[in-house]
Amino acid sequence: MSPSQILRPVNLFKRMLKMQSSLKRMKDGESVIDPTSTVGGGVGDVYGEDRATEDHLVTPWTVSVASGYTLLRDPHHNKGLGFTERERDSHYLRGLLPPAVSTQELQVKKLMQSIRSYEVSLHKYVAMMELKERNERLFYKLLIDNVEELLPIVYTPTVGEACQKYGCIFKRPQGLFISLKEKGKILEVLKNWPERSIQVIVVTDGERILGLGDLGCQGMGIPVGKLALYTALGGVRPSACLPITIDVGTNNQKLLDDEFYIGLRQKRATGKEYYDLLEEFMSAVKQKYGEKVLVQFEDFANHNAFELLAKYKTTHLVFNDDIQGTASVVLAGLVASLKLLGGSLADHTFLFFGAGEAGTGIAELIALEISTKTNVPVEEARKKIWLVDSKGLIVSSRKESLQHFKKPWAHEHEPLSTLLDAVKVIKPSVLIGTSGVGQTFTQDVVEAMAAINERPLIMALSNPTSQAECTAEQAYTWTEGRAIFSSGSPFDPYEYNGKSFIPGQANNAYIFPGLGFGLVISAEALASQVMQEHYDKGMIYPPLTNIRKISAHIAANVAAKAYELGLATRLPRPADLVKYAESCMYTPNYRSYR
Ligand SMILES: O=C([O-])CC(=O)C(=O)O
Ligand SMILES: [Mg+2]
Repeated sequence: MSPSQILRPVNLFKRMLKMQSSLKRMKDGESVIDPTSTVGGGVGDVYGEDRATEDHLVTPWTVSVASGYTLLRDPHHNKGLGFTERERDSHYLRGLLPPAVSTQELQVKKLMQSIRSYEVSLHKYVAMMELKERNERLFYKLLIDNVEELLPIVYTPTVGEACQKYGCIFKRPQGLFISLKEKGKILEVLKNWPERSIQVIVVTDGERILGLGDLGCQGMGIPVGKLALYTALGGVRPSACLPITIDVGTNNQKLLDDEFYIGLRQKRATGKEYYDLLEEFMSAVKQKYGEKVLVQFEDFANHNAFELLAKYKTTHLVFNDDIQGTASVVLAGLVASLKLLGGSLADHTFLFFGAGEAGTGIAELIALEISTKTNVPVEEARKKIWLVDSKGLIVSSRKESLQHFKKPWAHEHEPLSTLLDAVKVIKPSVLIGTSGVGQTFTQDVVEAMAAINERPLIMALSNPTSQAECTAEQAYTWTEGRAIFSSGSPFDPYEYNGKSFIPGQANNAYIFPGLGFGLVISAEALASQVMQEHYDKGMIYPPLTNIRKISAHIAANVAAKAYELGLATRLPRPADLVKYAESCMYTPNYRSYR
């Protein structure tokens, strides 16, 4: 390559100015030929891309004010046929679009028709992601207006399948990939992201994606999906959201052997190497975005999740969705279900199948709530809560060999090796599945719950649907319609003996979009949104159709607590926090361009 073909920064800048003025002149109808060009390109090839051979460097120019073709290709601003006649004139769009002008509502109608025509959920997912990359506001409008129908597509269960096949469906990066290759350069990598004012980061290392296990770098679907809900359900601006996947390798041999795998082809780094990379990441994030940026940890494996939360909770604004968000949504469901069951939380006995992040997180929050409400020490409150893991009931004789987060649940009891035995002996009124293993609430187990309780409360929380501990149909039929059932992933309403039951979706999506901090407070806010008409259908969660209102309420409750504690920085305090929260929410309606 000749020296003249290497562009230095100063030359780059001069060329950029020249290009901008050329483009302006082109738009004004002049032909532009640049005789001093070093990489070639004339009227038809301004950037020299056509004339450059493959080993030439080309500069991917863009102009600062998007118009014309560039505007149509910019998902933040593109409106497709929604551009008005006036906008088409003033933004050089004439001829680039067919003559029809559509309202956003008509575009929504057309796209919903097209999405409904796909029979395979993954095809709907791909269509939704393509829309997100083509016309962001239309994507969010579709999602907000059709939340019950589209949540199972952009979120659980379909997002799980999308992660499993991410290598094949991956087209454009939708978030930042930070791998061991970027060690020592993470701050620079953050600078590559086009947006500057980031408010929320959702980060995974892909080791425990839903109940599907280690999906390595392909876990990226999860931060992307979660942040889409931050915007659609919580009203956070899309440009303030940053999905990140940290790639330290994978122990999933199938992926390592897959020629299309998109991540690092090595076993997972652990110990110091892992924690050093995470430390560099956490420091870089704070340095780049300030201390108010919220970092949501998502789908880390148990052995790292608890440690990362404990390590960073004093230095960063961090939240672990699987420990804290899930705990909050389940506590909300339990508080709401007391209306159907009677009594208080302290009157119930809880049995968990699965003692990881979700199981121990929920258990601890229930114990805290009982302790707060009844003034008993939390150690005492824990005694009403029992956990079963893969080795059986967690009891004191196993204490030495237990991971630290399980130890508080090792009560005095004889060992029991199966869930069925535990149900029969402990006689719980509430059975909660957080095992990540599908079909583990067998007919025996559910029937045993129905034999002990008039209205057994059964929560099959593992995601996606394939990993649910039992289905809605099984829960209702095996208990002769007496179960109060909810699940992490959605199930359709089920009709039993002429009565229609609507399973609640006990998913942290109710919590994290509206959250700042303060789990107990947000849980109470959610339970208070369940109305009599919902209870009549066996629901212990409000319908998702109201989710933006719910998020505003949760945000307002959490903000109220922040003001009470003197932690809020936006002063003076708005008089009506719910109204204020609603006024801050992103709405996807088109804006008019001058
Ligand atoms: O993503 C979801 O649906 C809920 C969740 O956090 C998990 O299962 O890890
Ligand atoms: Mg999760």
